[in-house]
Amino acid sequence: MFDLNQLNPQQRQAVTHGAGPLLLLAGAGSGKTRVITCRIAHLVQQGTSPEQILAVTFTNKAAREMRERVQEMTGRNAVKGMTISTFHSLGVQILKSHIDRLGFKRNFSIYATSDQLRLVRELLREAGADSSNRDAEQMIWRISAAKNRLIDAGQYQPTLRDPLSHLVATIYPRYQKALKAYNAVDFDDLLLLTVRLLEGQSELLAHYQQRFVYQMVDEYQDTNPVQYQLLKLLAGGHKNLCVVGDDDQSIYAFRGADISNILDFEKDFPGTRIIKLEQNYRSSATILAAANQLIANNRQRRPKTLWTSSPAGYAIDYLRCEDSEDEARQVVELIHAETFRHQRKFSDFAILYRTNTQSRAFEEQLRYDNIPYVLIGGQQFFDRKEIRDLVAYLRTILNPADEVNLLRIINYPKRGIGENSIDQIIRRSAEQNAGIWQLLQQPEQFDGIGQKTLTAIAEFVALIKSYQSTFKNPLRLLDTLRQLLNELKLADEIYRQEKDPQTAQRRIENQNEILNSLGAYIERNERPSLAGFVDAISLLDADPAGKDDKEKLLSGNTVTLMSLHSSKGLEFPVVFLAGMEEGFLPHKKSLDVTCDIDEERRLCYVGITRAEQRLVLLGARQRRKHGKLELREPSRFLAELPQQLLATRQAGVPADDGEEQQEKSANQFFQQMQQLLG
Ligand SMILES: Nc1ncnc2c1ncn2[C@@H]1O[C@H](COP(=O)(O)OP(=O)(O)OP(=O)(O)O)[C@@H](O)[C@H]1O
Ligand SMILES: [Mg+2]
Repeated sequence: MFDLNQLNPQQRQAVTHGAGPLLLLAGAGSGKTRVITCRIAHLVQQGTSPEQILAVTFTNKAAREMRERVQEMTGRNAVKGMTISTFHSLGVQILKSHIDRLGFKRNFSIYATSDQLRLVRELLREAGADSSNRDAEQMIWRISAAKNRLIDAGQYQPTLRDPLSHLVATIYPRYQKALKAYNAVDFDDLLLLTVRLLEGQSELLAHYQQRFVYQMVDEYQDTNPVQYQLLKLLAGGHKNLCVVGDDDQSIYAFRGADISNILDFEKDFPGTRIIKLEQNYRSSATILAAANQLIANNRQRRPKTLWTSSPAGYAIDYLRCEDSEDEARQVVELIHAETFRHQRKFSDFAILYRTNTQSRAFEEQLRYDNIPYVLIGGQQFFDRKEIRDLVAYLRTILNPADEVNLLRIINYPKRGIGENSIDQIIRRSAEQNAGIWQLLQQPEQFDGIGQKTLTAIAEFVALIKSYQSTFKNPLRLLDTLRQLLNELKLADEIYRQEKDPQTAQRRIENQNEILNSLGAYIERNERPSLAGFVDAISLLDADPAGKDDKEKLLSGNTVTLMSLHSSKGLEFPVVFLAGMEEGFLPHKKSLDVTCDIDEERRLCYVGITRAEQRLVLLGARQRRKHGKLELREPSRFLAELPQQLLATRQAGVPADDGEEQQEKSANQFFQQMQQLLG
């Protein structure tokens, strides 16, 4: 049950704020997310119907956690009716019902990065440009940046100063045209098309404005222009929009998020009520003091100081390690010591780093020591080739106009449709301006394709069609997928291609794992469908914290490894912040531009403020790069922390004095506790 007395006076004001725009600006750990969940519970308690509530969060994981918190207060039935989702899944929800008004079919595919890459490389080739993966990635990045700033293909303007922009101006429209022909959209379209749809259809917009009577947005500082436009549209009528954020934690400028959105809010929503929260409930006084002092070095910020009533707690450790392996060893040793001495669970620990490649040494050491861990981000389950192949089948079954996926599987596993035949079909498709799937229905019209191939094509078409109908039965989704796996005999193909039998075995197990994933999806959803499942998979990709099979793992007792970007909004009793070196944090990309250093500092601030009781900073003296050892400098941010709170030691040197310091802090801690308790 929900009780207003669990909140401090400012939080209570925000929770009970009635109609009209509300901006909650507050530092890390001050209860912003808690205000949102309590506000939802309060609204329901006051009689608001759950269907009228919309809450938008940054990651799937955050959305799931929010749902759980709300459920604890309101019960399961109320939560079911609410829309608590990410921007992207809100986009999917709206587009799934109305995208036909934009000339797409409702069974559209959502393209993940790898699908985009295939398509853009093809377009670059056609345009006679370089079509390496790197060039294609750059192109995708530029198109994405344009979409995040609400620039459609037709509006894109190349500039003289920017040579690449001319190629973007050529490729972007062709890319959109191809997507439309394939009845596919990319992640950014999920937002941009939703905005265009609502802008163009006033009665539809009115419908959503009236439906979502109360709207809430977490991590508001990281919304980019297209997301902001969506918010402005949805809240346009009643303006019951409550956004919460922290300018000190804005870490997505590189994706077009801009702190000015905080200033714009007051302009776009006149009469906004602003509430500040200043008490931090998450971290020890020591950790909070370090965070405050660090972030004070940023020039452009709204000045604020967080305070806490928590005791000082432990000193912050800074371990100067020898190299990556040593750094990983130190972390694992400390995990052992902490679990032993303080009865901590593995899930109390998080290892944070700036770049995903830093995870390797930690993974190896954790595996070596048999410590269960979960890696968030990086190459994950649904990124693996064998999974992508299988998902390509599901996508083709749902939407055979999706030629990127159709071509991926037309001869996988090998069924005798050779490259020459495929080339001919593609050529014909361009000449006749007809879709490939359409042409495949009458393969006789191709001259020069042998009888055997024609039979293979006919069989392929029949296979897809038969699963199109069997997958329609929602009660037999699992059976149908199992049958598809058996019929395709992908295992045989993997054994043929993969020399190492162990790797082959693992890849086959991965494919079978997708059955479990479908099973879990069916359990979670009231009206499961193949399309819903494939959309859910696709959305994991759009998620900075989410490309993975971690969902079920996260609830277990495992150490969490993740990038600083993914750690937003989370909290852990013990945090290891690795790679406190120039080049990592601040990242080398930011070293020439001063304004980017501020963003790196905000990242560091995000990392520090994840810690509740104990923070351990680590850095290496040297690291291997392309096989050569490189000397490393400690991060400048270390010097910006209050030195009296830092317990520095060289790793490899016995940990005695460090331990002593900790004990001393611990003693202080208890003394203060006793004082507090009178
Ligand atoms: N009034 C309160 N009394 C006790 N605990 C609180 C109170 N408000 C928040 N907390 C606790 O403080 C912690 C941080 O809260 P929350 O995650 O909502 O902060 P936040 O402002 O969203 O942080 P971040 O900026 O990192 O997202 C949580 O564990 C939360 O339960
Ligand atoms: Mg939060």
